[in-house]
Order: sequence, then structure tokens, then C-alpha cells
Amino acid sequence: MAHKRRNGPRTGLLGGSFNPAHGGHRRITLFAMAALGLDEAWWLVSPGNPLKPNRGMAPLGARVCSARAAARRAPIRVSAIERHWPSRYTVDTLRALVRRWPKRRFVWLMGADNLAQFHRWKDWRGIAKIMPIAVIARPGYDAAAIASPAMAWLRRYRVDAASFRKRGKWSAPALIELRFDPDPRSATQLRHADPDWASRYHGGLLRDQLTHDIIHTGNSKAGGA
Ligand SMILES: Nc1ncnc2c1ncn2[C@@H]1O[C@H](COP(=O)(O)OP(=O)(O)OP(=O)(O)O)[C@@H](O)[C@H]1O
Ligand SMILES: O=C(O)c1ccc[n+]([C@@H]2O[C@H](COP(=O)([O-])O)[C@@H](O)[C@H]2O)c1
Repeated sequence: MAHKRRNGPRTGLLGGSFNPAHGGHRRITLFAMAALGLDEAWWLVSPGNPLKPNRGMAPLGARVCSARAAARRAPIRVSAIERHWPSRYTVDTLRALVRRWPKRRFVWLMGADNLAQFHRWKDWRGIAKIMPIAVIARPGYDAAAIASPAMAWLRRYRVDAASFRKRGKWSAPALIELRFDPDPRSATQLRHADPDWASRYHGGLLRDQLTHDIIHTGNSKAGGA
């Protein structure tokens, strides 16, 4: 425990559109937490994925509410912190988070579908140098992820989950591939089954602890964990 306190909590970051959030998000997050020995996870609900069209995207408030419902009673914090920042690019978000929480150890979590197109993200090698990346197998995408341009570069940094879990210090780049009983659920499926899902969520964005920390305490030295 003393060791954990010195290094700060181990935190998994799952960025997403969450349009809407679903049981697959919760399941892969809890699985990744167990496999990597994480203390908590943060779901970063994106105001707008730079590579996705806005058409068909529900309001941010509804997506955040759906994420809160899906994360209920799990050690998962939901935030839309990126709405306060000028950039929606992940590389900028991760730099800002690491600056704000220097003692925390962060790992970026994403599904295999995102690894397949990771080479199209802004400064993707830069992202890999900021924090370790864990990729979760996803039905229908694993072959494309393995054959992807990003994987051609990242594969030299592979670490298995068991040795990653034992590491006190984390270094980057590091790539951990997580394979477990693959989860076929997707937001696309849910939107097809229930196109009006967003109308069930009222109230927009409620209190957001990460936003509060960033906006109201700035870079205070006390808030490192
Ligand atoms: N079933 C799943 N298995 C593995 N990863 C998943 C799964 N569902 C979502 N993810 C991952 O969670 C993150 C956020 O996903 P997102 O909110 O886009 O949901 P989605 O189901 O992929 O949505 P859509 O169907 O609209 O593309 C992404 O990194 C995505 O790869
Ligand atoms: O930074 C980029 O260039 C970039 C390009 C595509 C996606 N992303 C991020 O990837 C995360 C997953 O997005 P999505 O829509 O697949 O759930 C989310 O946090 C997006 O902001 C980031």
C-alpha cells in the first residue's frame, strides 16, 4: 500500500463517444482493471471524435448520463473534461491530464477497432510515448488491428499483462494486448435497436469531479493524486 501511495493510483483511461454507453464498455473496463491491476478507471466522454461525423451523435449530456448509468456502482469515474479544452485530440488531452495529475499512473485503454485506425490519429506515436496503451480484443476487428500500420511500430513495445501488473514503475511506449471472452456489444447495435435512446436522459451534464479539479484547483501541487 505504501508503494501505491508513493506512485499515485493506477488509472485506466477509456475515451469514447459513448453514443450510448453499453454493458460492453463496463465489462471491458472491469476486465482491464483486473488484468492490469488498476485502482480505478476514468471514462472520458468525447465532445466529438475528430474522425467521426457529428451526424447521428446524441448531445453530450445524454451520452454522459448513459455513461453514468452504465458505470454505476463500479470504480469508474465519468467525465466530459475535454469540453473545456480547445482541442479534442487525444494527444492534447493526455498531456493535460498528466500535467494535472503528475503522480497518477495512467494507461490508455482502447478496443481493437481503434488500434486498427490508430495511425490516423493526431501524433499517435506521441500518444504512445505519454503512457502505456492496453488494447482489448473485439469481435471482427482483431485481424485488422494486428495488420495495422500502428501495430507495425507498436509491436516492439509489447509487454504481457502479468508482468505489467507487477511493475512498480510504468514506462512508455508499452503495448499490452488483452484477450478475454470477446464482447460483441456496440453502440451502433443499440442505436439501431433504439434510435430514441437519448430522449430517456434529461438533465444534461451534472457535477463533474475532474472538471472541478481542473477548473477550480488548476495545477495546485496538493492535487497530484
Ligand atoms: N465490445 C467492445 N469490445 C472491445 N472494445 C470496445 C467494445 N465496445 C466499445 N469498445 C471500446 O470502447 C471505446 C469507446 O467506444 P465507443 O463509445 O465508440 O463505443 P462503440 O460501441 O465502439 O461505438 P460505435 O458502435 O458507435 O462505433 C473504444 O476504444 C472502443 O474500441
Ligand atoms: O486524437 C485523435 O486524432 C483521435 C481520433 C479518433 C478518436 N480519438 C479518440 O478515441 C476515443 C474513442 O473514440 P470512439 O468514437 O471510437 O469511441 C475518443 O476518446 C476519441 O476522442 C482521437
